[in-house]
Amino acid sequence: MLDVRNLDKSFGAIHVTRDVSFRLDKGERRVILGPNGAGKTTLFNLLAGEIAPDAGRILLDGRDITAAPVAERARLGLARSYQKNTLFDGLTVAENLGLAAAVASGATRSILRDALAAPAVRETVSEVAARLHLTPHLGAQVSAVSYGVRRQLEVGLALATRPRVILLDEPTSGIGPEMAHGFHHMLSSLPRDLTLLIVEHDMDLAFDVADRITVLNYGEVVFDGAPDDARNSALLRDIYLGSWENA
Ligand SMILES: Nc1ncnc2c1ncn2[C@@H]1O[C@H](COP(=O)(O)OP(=O)(O)OP(=O)(O)O)[C@@H](O)[C@H]1O
Repeated sequence: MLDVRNLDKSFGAIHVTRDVSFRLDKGERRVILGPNGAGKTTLFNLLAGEIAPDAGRILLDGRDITAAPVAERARLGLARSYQKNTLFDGLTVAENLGLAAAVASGATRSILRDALAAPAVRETVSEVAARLHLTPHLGAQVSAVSYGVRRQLEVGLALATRPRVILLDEPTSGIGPEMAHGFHHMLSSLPRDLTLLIVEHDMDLAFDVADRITVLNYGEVVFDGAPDDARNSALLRDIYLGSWENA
């Protein structure tokens, strides 16, 4: 489904992504772990098309998208959520979801009110809201909802574009470990044919949702395998656990 081959990226003298390769099968949930500065967000920026690699290739269903612009990747079914806030505070939860759905369906020239009233958009809004436990908040203005609901909505915006692969950049950052487990449970219950690539700081949280785990350190893949193998890896325990605990 998503085939990442030998990606390399430097910013000036800083070599941030070093020969990174992995494959995501359809429906796979893979977590990218790694300490601060390991290159996780840079990898996402490369995959989403926000920056170009110096070397390497990215294939989506066999099609080379290495040079494809962000919008084309989105059209091909690749969606992304951000660590930074991308919500419209002055609109309701439903309007935010509706906008994402409307833009993804090509309704850019309609006025907002018409686009949001389209039956397909309304259907997407209620389906995504139900999946992400946002239904009770649909009528609320985003500025009035809790931080946890905002994080759910960030994922909702990606889901409303009806993607096949979603890149989630630390979806649980800042919401506390207990809520984070619930959040991952919600992610696990998304349709099984949806492919998820999730950046996560916390190894315990990664075990909630991951079929496979990739660990980056100094821009390099130092582990790629099943969660149980990650849990039992002396390499990860000895070298990286300390830095995660302090993160
Ligand atoms: N545009 C840029 N110009 C220069 N250096 C950059 C740029 N983007 C990232 N870096 C550097 O690349 C390294 C990796 O950063 P990146 O944000 O990808 O790591 P990360 O694993 O996502 O970290 P965190 O967990 O703190 O979010 C850091 O040293 C960062 O300072």
